[in-house]
Amino acid sequence: MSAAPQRDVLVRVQGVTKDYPKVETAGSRISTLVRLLAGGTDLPHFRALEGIDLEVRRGESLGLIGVNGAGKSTLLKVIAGVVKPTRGTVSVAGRVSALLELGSGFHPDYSGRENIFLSAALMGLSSAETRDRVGEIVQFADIGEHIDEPVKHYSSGMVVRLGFAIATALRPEVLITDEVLAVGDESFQKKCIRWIEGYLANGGTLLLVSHSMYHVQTLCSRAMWLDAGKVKFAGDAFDVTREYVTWHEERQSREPVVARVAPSALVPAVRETWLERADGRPATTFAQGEDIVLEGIAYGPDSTPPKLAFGIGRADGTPVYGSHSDDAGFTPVPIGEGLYSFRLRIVAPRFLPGKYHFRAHSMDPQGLRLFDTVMQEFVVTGRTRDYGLVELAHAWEPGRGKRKT
Ligand SMILES: Nc1ncnc2c1ncn2[C@@H]1O[C@H](COP(=O)(O)OP(=O)(O)OP(=O)(O)O)[C@@H](O)[C@H]1O
Repeated sequence: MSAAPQRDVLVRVQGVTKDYPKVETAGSRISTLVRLLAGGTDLPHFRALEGIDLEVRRGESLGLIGVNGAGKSTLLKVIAGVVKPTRGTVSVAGRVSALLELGSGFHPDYSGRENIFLSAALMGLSSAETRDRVGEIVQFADIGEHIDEPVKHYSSGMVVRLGFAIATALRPEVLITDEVLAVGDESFQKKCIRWIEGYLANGGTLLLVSHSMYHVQTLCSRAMWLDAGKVKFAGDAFDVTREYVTWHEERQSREPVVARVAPSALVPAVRETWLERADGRPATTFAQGEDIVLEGIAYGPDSTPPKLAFGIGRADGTPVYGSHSDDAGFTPVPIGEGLYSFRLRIVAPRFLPGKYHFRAHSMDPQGLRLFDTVMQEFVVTGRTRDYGLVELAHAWEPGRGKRKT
């Protein structure tokens, strides 16, 4: 395979390592200072990134995934040039717009409108060019008269709206975004996703950090999974996200079933679940291939529907399958007093006969932290000589007797 021409690479990261000084207490701060003054170089440090290599070509979209603290934001900051790597090199070609930490790049005392001019000037736009685009930015941000109020009075959602609106109007060749989609409300999220889809269709290049596997799968062609500052797996977005989700499932299955948080008005919870057949009759025993329905009632504080997840495992704890309500685009339906109903139908599952459990979880908005777990056991009946967890559709064929050359 011949290498693509050099000019196509817009982002190149080679052997990047980032150490942050480890300064935890006032005492360690003083001893670090003393060592620095004595010319010491072996200061205690925390390695946030180690030996990262990556290339992003024009028109590609790369999702960075990993647990909290894995180094995703640090890598974006290194690429955006706001953090200097300890070792290694970074080169970025083309006009870059970076949406990093919430509100970074905004002057809190200036109004939204004034910040538009500031950001545009920093990006090298003339005032005439900026004046031409202000209307478009204000319209995209859609925050009404708040646009003329100081940014320090904005909600986090408004800050993201303004940041995204500015980033889009700067017509970047490389767009770098850190978790923007998790902050705005649902209609703004949809607007951002539509914009990013159009941007990518027109040859834009994207680097996206997200905890939503759904967003990474829909928006990114490639993904990189960072774990403790190192690349754990990189490649096709579907392959990497699938590995990551499986790893989560396995990790959870090794952990004891999450202790049920005492029902609290502050956190999302699963109040009740029950199993049924497709026609609504209650059941706990199902024939192999028969639909299994989990119905339930969940609670969400602050009039916000909870995010839900489910997992099915064999009685010995081996995970079979799990997914998030978010991934299916499902939002539980309000039934009053902070309660929401949901119904999950597993269509014609081919579990092998045996005992299983069905777990329903309420999650944080990023879909990573579990707040609550409710478990239901069920039995699948049937006769088979197959072994494993599920029956897979398969066919025996005669074969050709030799390899294809
Ligand atoms: N300025 C800093 N000084 C010291 N340590 C830092 C600094 N910034 C980040 N870190 C540490 O580096 C590690 C990586 O942080 P980073 O923010 O890149 O992770 P992340 O994968 O983006 O996490 P999250 O999903 O929580 O945003 C963390 O352990 C964090 O505490």
